[in-house]
Amino acid sequence: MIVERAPAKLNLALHVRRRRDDGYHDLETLFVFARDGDSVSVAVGAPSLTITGPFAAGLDAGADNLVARAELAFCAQFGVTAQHTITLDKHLPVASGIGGGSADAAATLRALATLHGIAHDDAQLIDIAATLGADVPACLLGRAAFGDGKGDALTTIPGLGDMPALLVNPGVAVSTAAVFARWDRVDRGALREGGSFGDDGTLAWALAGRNDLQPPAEQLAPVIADLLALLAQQAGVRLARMSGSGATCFALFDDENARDAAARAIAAVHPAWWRLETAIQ
Ligand SMILES: C[C@](O)(CO)[C@H](O)COP(=O)(O)OP(=O)(O)OC[C@H]1O[C@@H](n2ccc(N)nc2=O)[C@H](O)[C@@H]1O
Ligand SMILES: Nc1ncnc2c1ncn2[C@@H]1O[C@H](COP(=O)(O)OP(=O)(O)OP(=O)(O)O)[C@@H](O)[C@H]1O
Repeated sequence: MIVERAPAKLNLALHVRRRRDDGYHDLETLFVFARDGDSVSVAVGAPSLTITGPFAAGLDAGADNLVARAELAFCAQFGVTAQHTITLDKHLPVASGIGGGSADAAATLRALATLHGIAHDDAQLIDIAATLGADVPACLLGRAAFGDGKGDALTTIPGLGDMPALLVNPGVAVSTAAVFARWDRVDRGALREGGSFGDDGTLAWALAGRNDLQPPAEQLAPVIADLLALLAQQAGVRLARMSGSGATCFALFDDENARDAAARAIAAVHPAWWRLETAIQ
């Protein structure tokens, strides 16, 4: 059995530049990955998809699940006739801007590639990833990257070196398509400008950027603005921002004690909000 981690994805910054004729948007983003997330186990055997973990309820294990779609696409592409017994251990909230589904699809592709002797950087594997979702190639790569185009043209960048981070979701699911549809179509400028690949460059680059999906997401879920205000006022925060299309927001800290104190303070006011105390690689 092969076990692959499916870490949470964060967009440290996300600039939406234009709406394309195919309905997608050209964007520029800084992808980074947390230490924690879901995990996917795959073995050759009777075909099944079992979902366990705190967010298993409410997630369908049928053919629409991104894990099932990844398996189907992999077998078709590589002519694999074997069947697979798969378990998804779901720890990330669904439809929350941290790419849980995309991470699961990517982890499934990596596990199947290992099982069937295919390299993780095989060009066909990357092509399959792109057909499954704009975030899936970044999740397949699994390391800090600058993304442009639909978010699937990737250039690796230095990561944050296990920077302490707190992720908080206020319990509202927002649809990525609905958030993009509310974007005001104002191009507020490139993420490339001012970008630097030097020491501390990725964080400085992120600090100079924005998440253009934050205003439309806040229109759909006003609680996001409250969450961001709360995160930003915590001691020791270097950057507080929404990830992806929301509603999960993150705060980055220089030390774990400040992160843990912030987590306790937020839990005291909003015990029902989902929190993840983690580190960003
Ligand atoms: C918001 C981000 O998470 C940032 O990393 C991604 O751009 C979204 O990635 P994803 O969830 O893998 O997105 P997909 O499943 O490919 O697309 C979901 C929907 O989001 C919108 N979408 C997504 C990516 C993109 N560059 N432009 C878009 O307009 C489209 O309406 C699309 O139908
Ligand atoms: N394995 C899966 N995990 C989570 N969602 C899945 C999965 N398979 C299919 N989905 C569907 O995909 C949709 C997006 O889920 P996901 O958790 O990837 O969103 P997200 O975190 O907002 O992603 P992104 O940051 O890429 O926009 C959900 O509406 C969900 O029903």
